[in-house]
Amino acid sequence: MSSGFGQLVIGPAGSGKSTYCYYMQEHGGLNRKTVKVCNLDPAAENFKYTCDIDVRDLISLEDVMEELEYGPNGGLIYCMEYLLENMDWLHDEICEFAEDSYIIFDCPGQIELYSHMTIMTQITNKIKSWGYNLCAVFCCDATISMSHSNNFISNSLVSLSTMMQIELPHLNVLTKCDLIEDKKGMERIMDSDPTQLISNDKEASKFNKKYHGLNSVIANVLEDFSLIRFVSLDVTDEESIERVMNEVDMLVQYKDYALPDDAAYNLQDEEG
Ligand SMILES: Nc1nc2c(ncn2[C@@H]2O[C@H](COP(=O)(O)OP(=O)(O)OP(=O)(O)O)[C@@H](O)[C@H]2O)c(=O)[nH]1
Ligand SMILES: [Mg+2]
Repeated sequence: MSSGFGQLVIGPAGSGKSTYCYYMQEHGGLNRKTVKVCNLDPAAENFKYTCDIDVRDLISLEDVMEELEYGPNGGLIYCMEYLLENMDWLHDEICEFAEDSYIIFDCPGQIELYSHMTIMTQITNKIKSWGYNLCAVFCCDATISMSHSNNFISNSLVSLSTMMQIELPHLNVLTKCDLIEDKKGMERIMDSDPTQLISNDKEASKFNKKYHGLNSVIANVLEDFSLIRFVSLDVTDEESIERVMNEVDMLVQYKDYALPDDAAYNLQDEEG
């Protein structure tokens, strides 16, 4: 039996999940932290990171589509259900790692897996039961999210439904920030509250009164409950990668961030 820490990297198709895993693995290596990466995407074709566990060794989308004549989306659901039924395979693979290992799980981009289906929740619950402190890292493409306030709100909603479905400590990461030219503008959007964002967006208010009103009400809900926060990631900036890694480490209580355990508190109490 092994135990440790893990990030579940999720988000819409093409949002930069696999690229994120590569930079996190590389950055961990620079800090002498061994970061293992587990590919959980049965449809993956190629990635830059060193893949320590690959779900395609268990089942691949290509085989399912060929042998069972499924389409790409139904095939993916079949693969994830198959993984869920064969979690012993994943457990055996993970048990090869040392105690306290740090694993990043690169997940598929089909958003329905997180927003309303329970397969991923069941998979993560199983991994947690093996003694892994997990968190979810939700990747949002900054070039899309930051292009329009409506996109920002809709990404926030997808992230929120994922957060409620997956039931893990959650971090929203704005990926591809190296492609954003107006960094100040981006920070302004990130710092504004959602209601302000919508009411300041002249384009959005011109768009359609009814939908603008709906967006404003949704923005109010997001704001009232302080539900959503984004952290930017620019992979060309080592400090930016470090910041994201630190945020995640805090969420999973990675060694340096671990809270003193109850025993230590009790001892303190006894000593007065
Ligand atoms: N400039 C830049 N490009 C990026 C970054 N992250 C991802 N990309 C590009 O965006 C595309 C998609 O990136 P991936 O990392 O494959 O995205 P993904 O979320 O894993 O995609 P799926 O697994 O297909 O859902 C690729 O062409 C990447 O090179 C980034 O931080 N900066
Ligand atoms: Mg990928």
